[in-house]
Amino acid sequence: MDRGIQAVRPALVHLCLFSLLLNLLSFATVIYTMQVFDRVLSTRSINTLISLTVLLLLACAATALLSACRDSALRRMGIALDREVAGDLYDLVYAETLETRRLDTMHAFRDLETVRQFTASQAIAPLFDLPWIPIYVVVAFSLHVWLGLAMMAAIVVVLVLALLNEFLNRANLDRASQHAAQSQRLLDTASREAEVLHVMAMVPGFRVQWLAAHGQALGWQLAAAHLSKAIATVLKFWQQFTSFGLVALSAYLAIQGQVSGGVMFAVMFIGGACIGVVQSASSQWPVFLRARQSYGRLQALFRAAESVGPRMALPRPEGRVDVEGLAVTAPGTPHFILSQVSFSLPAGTVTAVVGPSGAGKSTLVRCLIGIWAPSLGAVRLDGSELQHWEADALGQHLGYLPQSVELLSGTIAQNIARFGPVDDAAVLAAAQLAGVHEVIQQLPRGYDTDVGEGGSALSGGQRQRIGLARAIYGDPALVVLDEPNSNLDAVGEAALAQALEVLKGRGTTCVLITHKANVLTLADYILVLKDGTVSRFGTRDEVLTPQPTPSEPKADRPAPMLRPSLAQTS
Ligand SMILES: Nc1ncnc2c1ncn2[C@@H]1O[C@H](COP(=O)(O)OP(=O)(O)OP(=O)(O)O)[C@@H](O)[C@H]1O
Repeated sequence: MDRGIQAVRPALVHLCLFSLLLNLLSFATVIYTMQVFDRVLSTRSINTLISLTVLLLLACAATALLSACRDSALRRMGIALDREVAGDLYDLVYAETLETRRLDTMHAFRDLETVRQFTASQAIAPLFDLPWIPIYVVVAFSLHVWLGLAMMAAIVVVLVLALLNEFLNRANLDRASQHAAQSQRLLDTASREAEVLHVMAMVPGFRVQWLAAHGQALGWQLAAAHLSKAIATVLKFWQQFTSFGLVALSAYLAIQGQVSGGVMFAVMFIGGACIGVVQSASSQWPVFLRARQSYGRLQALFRAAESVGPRMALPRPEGRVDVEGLAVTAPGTPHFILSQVSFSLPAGTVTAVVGPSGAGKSTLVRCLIGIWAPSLGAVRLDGSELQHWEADALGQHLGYLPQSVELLSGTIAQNIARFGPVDDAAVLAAAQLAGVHEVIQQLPRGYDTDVGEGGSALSGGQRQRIGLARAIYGDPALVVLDEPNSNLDAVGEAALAQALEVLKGRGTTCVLITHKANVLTLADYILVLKDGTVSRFGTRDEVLTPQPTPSEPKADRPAPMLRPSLAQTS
């Protein structure tokens, strides 16, 4: 973020300079009017009038030029800031989404948008004019003390009205944005689940919900707009009244012989300019506060990331996995999904994770590949905790096939190559190993077929098999498959079994979740999860051997890879 500020610093300096010159030039009209009234009319000098008018014309031209330059500096400032921080912010938001398991981390981009719009908009300009208000007041005081006091009173009234607007409207605007966000969420869901809504006649009910949220948002927006407009009308009246009130006061003072006649015109300009600055600055104040809040949040995000610091590069792992006293909580709750999970998997083995629905199998595999960080305990790959790895470096050594396979918009080759540089030979090898090469060749454009949004142009089975090819692309050390055969036919299942054999032969560690008994024949180890803890763990034969009933004597033989904490749970 500091880099972003550094990038816009030259533009900020230009902005200050332009504001200084523009405000100085605004006095040209005042001086011109006073000179014409007090000097030209009394001396009747046409030459002086022409000279003064030419000077004023030059001042007006300079004002127009400087305004255009200031607008251009503003636009460049917003873009420069965005360019400097957008890439880093993308990485940060992505990491935060994984860490906090929240999907609403996109607020960081809304914050960047708010800051960019603020810096690039006209909203920032009046803030640079604010330091000139005391100068206007001093000029008014120098003309006459009563004029100075009247000017100050006018400023106070404008500030009170602006604060009133902000105070009374804050609740309205908050409610409007809450309902607008809800209405947007409903729209997103409706477009994502259009088929389900249509088939099961859920559209009318959903429509009612959306209309209610949309209507509430509009209602609160309207209330806020009415109030703002009412206060703006009062402000407009007050601005006009101030200009003419100051003229009336200076005319009275001129009649009393306390000021010259030209002061009437001068004070009209100064009053108008001063109230104009106060009014536009105060109307932009909430925008400024929002931008400042957004900037603060962004800065906190960047600072937190800096405190993590760079991580050491670790060598390519062999694939040994150690899970030690692992416990994981559900997002935003103190409820543990997994607790006291401990086991070790030697490199180059296949482990099947089984257990009833909701036992925590998917949660466990998410921890195994570092998507979710442990709340307690540790998950180690070749002895190093996953959190000690640089995320991108670790990703090269991991393969993951999630339960619901989401392919990304792009070609099949790009998806298999994980959107990195497409290595044709490696893509082909991964596809052949996953047994999907023939399937891909049947598609209209082969490996160059566009998979559509989320892979929608492919069947569930095709997506799953391409997802498997993506998981094993680049020869990772650890491959984690969450129900890899849930959408597969007999041919697909045979291909999966063959792929697992080959991976095992290569020394790749494989962990797969399954509900199908036939897959267990491929496994070296079986881990049974129940209610978030390890119910059983051991070699396939050990786990598949029926446990002795309580009346039978207990086998006095711990599983070879069992850890002490696991021995208590199994
Ligand atoms: N993001 C989440 N927020 C809150 N609770 C969650 C979240 N993800 C999972 N859980 C809870 O954790 C528990 C285990 O879920 P998990 O998906 O790991 O089970 P599973 O064994 O893989 O089930 P299945 O076989 O049905 O896929 C469930 O009770 C689930 O409600």
